[in-house]
Amino acid sequence: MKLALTIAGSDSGGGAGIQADLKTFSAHGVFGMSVITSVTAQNTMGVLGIEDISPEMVLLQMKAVFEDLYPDAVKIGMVSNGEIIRAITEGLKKYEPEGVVLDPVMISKSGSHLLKPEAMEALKKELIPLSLVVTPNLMEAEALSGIKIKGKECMRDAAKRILALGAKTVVIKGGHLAGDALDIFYDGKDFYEMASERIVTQNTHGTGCTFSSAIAANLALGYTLLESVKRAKEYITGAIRYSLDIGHGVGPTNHFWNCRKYSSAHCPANNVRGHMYGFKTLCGH
Ligand SMILES: Nc1ncnc2c1ncn2[C@@H]1O[C@H](COP(=O)(O)OP(=O)(O)OP(=O)(O)O)[C@@H](O)[C@H]1O
Ligand SMILES: Cc1ncc(COP(=O)(O)O)c(N)n1
Repeated sequence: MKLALTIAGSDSGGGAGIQADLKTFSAHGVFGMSVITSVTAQNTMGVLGIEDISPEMVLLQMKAVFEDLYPDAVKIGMVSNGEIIRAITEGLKKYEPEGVVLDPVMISKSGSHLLKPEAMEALKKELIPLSLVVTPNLMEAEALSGIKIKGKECMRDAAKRILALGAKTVVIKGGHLAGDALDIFYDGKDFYEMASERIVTQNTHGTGCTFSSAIAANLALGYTLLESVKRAKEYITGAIRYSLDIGHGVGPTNHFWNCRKYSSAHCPANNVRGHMYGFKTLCGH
């Protein structure tokens, strides 16, 4: 069994954060574990409140996981403040996991600050250099690189600047650009473009969380980094294509969409209630 760890915030609505990450790990047949950095009271409409976990408790959760169930890959999402970032950094330096995927979450789709602006420097200086791959969206890439991104060339320029911060590789997600959903992977030598057609839906809550945890799941399964990123792109595209129209706001990604390929155990056909909820999957159930 392969193991993956998410270090992130909890989303009570289940669409993003820890909940999206654990669902993604399960859909890949990977055993998921969590270190919770912050509890958010959240749903498809927005964030009602945020309560940060103490840095000591964050580090203790890491100790509990690493000293027993050592993960094959780690995804980091919402880190909230500088003290939590320093606790995570201490844990990463102590336990030295290999495949660290950093999703530099800053602001939720609904507009809440999930990273305190004063913690930006700690994210840049401490977490980025410890990551195998950093996966900013356009706004996050602008904040990290200091340049305005208007198109593909700017994405490449931003990727170079983010590498200069100490990142080993970077994927800039173009989900917020017009046209195809184009992501650019840069490893310091070559650029790889990954494009999919833009899916017209308002239900994109948790897309970034799902994408980064899918990269971590594939790394845990033993795929190379580039292969993991390509497979994660395929996974997120399906999870958006069949995203769920639930709640009253921005609905979440769907982790059942490709059940036969990733894990037949999670196919809704194995669960009568799946039909009642109307999950759509590519395997036709
Ligand atoms: N409408 C869409 N159609 C197809 N792919 C999309 C769409 N929106 C986003 N994506 C893809 O989803 C992945 C996540 O990108 P996105 O830019 O939405 O991340 P994000 O803003 O960090 O997400 P989040 O807001 O959940 O943190 C990328 O691979 C992106 O290309
Ligand atoms: C706990 C947590 N982590 C990450 C996100 C980002 O997701 P989105 O941008 O889709 O709101 C979120 N809303 N909540």
